Amino acid sequence: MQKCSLAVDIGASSGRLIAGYLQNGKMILEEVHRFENKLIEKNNHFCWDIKRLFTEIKTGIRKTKEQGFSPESIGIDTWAVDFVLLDENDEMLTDAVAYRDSRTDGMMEEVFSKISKERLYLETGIQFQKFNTIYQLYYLKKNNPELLKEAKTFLMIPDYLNYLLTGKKVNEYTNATSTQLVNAFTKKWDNELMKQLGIPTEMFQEILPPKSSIGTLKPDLVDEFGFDMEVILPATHDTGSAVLAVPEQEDTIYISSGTWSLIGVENRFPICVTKALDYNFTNEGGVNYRYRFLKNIMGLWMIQEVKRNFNDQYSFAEFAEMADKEIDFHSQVNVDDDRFLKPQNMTKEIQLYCKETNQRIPESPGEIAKCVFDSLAISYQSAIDQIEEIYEKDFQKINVIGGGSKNEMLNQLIADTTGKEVIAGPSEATAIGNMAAQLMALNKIDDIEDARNLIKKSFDLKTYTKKQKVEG
Ligand SMILES: Nc1ncnc2c1ncn2[C@@H]1O[C@H](COP(=O)(O)OP(=O)(O)O)[C@@H](O)[C@H]1O
Ligand SMILES: C[C@H](O)[C@H](O)[C@@H](O)C(=O)COP(=O)(O)O
Ligand SMILES: [Mg+2]
Repeated sequence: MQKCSLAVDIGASSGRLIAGYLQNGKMILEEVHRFENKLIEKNNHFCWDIKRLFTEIKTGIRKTKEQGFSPESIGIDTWAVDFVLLDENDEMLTDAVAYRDSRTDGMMEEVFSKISKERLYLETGIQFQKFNTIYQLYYLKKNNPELLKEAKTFLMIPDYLNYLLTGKKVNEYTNATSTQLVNAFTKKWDNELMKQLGIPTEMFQEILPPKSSIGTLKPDLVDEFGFDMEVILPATHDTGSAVLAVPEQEDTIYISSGTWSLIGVENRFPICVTKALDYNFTNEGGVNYRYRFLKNIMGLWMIQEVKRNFNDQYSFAEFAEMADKEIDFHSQVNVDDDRFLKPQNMTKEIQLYCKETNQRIPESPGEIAKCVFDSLAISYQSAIDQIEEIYEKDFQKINVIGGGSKNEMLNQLIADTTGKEVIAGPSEATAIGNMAAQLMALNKIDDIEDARNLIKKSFDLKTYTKKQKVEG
């Protein structure tokens, strides 16, 4: 039996359970189980089917043994900001409502009437996304105060999945920072902030950093699987794990390219200056208390929705190929307009935007995809300009990680648009970073730089440079 660790990475569009181990100075990953993740409608809200996700995790764990692995540890990472509340009997009081639900519309503005945007940013350093946990909780406080009074435990999505595995209730640091309720300097829950908004402070749990072990499986799960393993906290915010795995650091801006595009740089300190606030950058927590100075860009969510609009008759690779042929189509949209966060029909919303802005309306799948990819590249360029203005430095390289790194057309487009060298991969950076944190916790990897050197040796990366225009 091959000893291994298990990385569970659940993004907004897909989840995967990957077995990983070190062999001949390399990290070896083997995908054991992959499953779809998507929003469901429940009680008039968009939610995550968290019970199904836990069932998929258990299926993956069972398949691990069947495939000849002997797991020593498991770590779970997912998307940020979303949570569940448990009552005094540790039963779910709330559904796992998704950040794309419209319940937080207008909440951010109401919070600003109590706490200035500037103070919120200076204390937390977190970007203003209307779906941040702070605004989700403010919605509950305003519309269902009795439920908040009943809540005894606040667990973010990975925290809750860890609770189902171990019975332990903790909040992990990197994901906790995405709530906009953690002080960027103390790295603790900002109780003063919560009290000012009428959010009960007692339900929040101890914040533990990545690489912490929270024990082993509950006895009933050991009986079910036939083995036990240690449950270790990676950076449970998936982007935190992805950034840990960025192999290229020198003079490099990363783009964690999945459902979202998260574009930024790793720091040793938070940057909460006015310009960072104005440009809406965030300082999410990283491994070893580093900071992820980045911003959210709407990302490949847009092509995921377009793919759905075309009844999944085209693959992502086919959309990229079709887009690459539309060399004379140049209409663009502002991908970061809230209208693209959860439109009824993404394709129609893109067409309406082009009509409203007197641009050629994309009709074919290729034109729609070209419009999405061109518009994403423009948004990346804008974010890079802002990063370089704040850092007062020109970055030479862009490392695209995540599933989006498999979009060769987009990788080339980013190189052509920015003029910078684009390094693409690893596509499973999040799972790799999750694995790296576990291996560090198990003292199999010394530290972050060792992890990144190991990752660089272990996974194929592809480089793109700006295409020289053919004269004539
Ligand atoms: N072969 C491919 N060609 C082009 N794009 C791809 C390919 N495979 C995956 N993608 C892109 O990667 C995205 C999924 O990336 P991933 O990191 O798995 O997302 P998440 O973690 O948010 O679920 C898809 O939406 C798609 O746009
Ligand atoms: C809502 C958050 O901004 C979102 O979770 C983002 O931080 C993120 O991590 C998205 O990861 P995907 O893998 O779903 O793109
Ligand atoms: Mg992901």
